[in-house]
Amino acid sequence: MQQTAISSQTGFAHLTDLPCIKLQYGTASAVISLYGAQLLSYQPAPGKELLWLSPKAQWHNQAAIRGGVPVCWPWFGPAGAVFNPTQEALPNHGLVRNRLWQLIQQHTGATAASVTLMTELDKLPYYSGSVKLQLCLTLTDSLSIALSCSSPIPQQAALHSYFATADIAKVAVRPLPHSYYDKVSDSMQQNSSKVAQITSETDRIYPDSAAQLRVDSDNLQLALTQSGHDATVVWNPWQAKSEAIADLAADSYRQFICVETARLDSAGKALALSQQIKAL
Ligand SMILES: O=P(O)(O)OC[C@H]1O[C@@H](O)[C@H](O)[C@@H](O)[C@@H]1O
Repeated sequence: MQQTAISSQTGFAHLTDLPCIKLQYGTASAVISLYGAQLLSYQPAPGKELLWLSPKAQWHNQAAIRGGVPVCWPWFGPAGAVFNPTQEALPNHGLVRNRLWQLIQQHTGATAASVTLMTELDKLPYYSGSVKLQLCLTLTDSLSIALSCSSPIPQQAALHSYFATADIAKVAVRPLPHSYYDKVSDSMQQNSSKVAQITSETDRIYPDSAAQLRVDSDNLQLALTQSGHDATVVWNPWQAKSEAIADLAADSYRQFICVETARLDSAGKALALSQQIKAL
């Protein structure tokens, strides 16, 4: 039987004053910020950090925290026409990365520690009713993040995980579909291999991706299990974009790979999206 615990924590890394919750299960730990319901750390063993957090990440002035597992909702990327009928200036990746979520449930048992965070939006730019979004984090011998919304409204979502790597050149994500939409060239592309390796700016949407993926590099062997998704996004900004993005350092691109579990179909239906991360 493992010891489990849940405690409040103020601040994480250089993000002073940030309200956070720490979960422990035996020697494994996870830290989630109430700001954005953003997982910031997952250590399956002490000192073995699987997630990357930018040394230049900020959370003041409405900034979205760069790193960990941002929650993108109710749209992914720039707001499409269905989400933005009046063509306002709307933020990338939706509306919940810079909101304070509420802790509504916590549980420690012999087999897991879990917390549920909730945020309620009174209206959306395309919907006038109120909508509740929940994120449940469960730490056991793996970590699961489950995002749900029972309102059958148009909604996209992504769990935008930044995984830490010692060397981006050694990262491999597999198995991925042969066909993908390449956002860099704005075109569909075919890869003869089912493995994605990162040698330049990479921004790819793989529709109909598998439930089970592996992410490997020299310091990282992960099994990802996804559900409720219709795509997996693989993103690395490479050098020029790393230099151009204010909360990345010039060499940050060498240190992370984003593998994102996404639901991009915006049809009006409830949402249940999850990503489980297990160190191998
Ligand atoms: O800077 P943001 O809003 O966190 O987005 C980062 C990246 O997120 C990825 O999911 C997108 O595919 C990229 O196009 C985007 O640049």
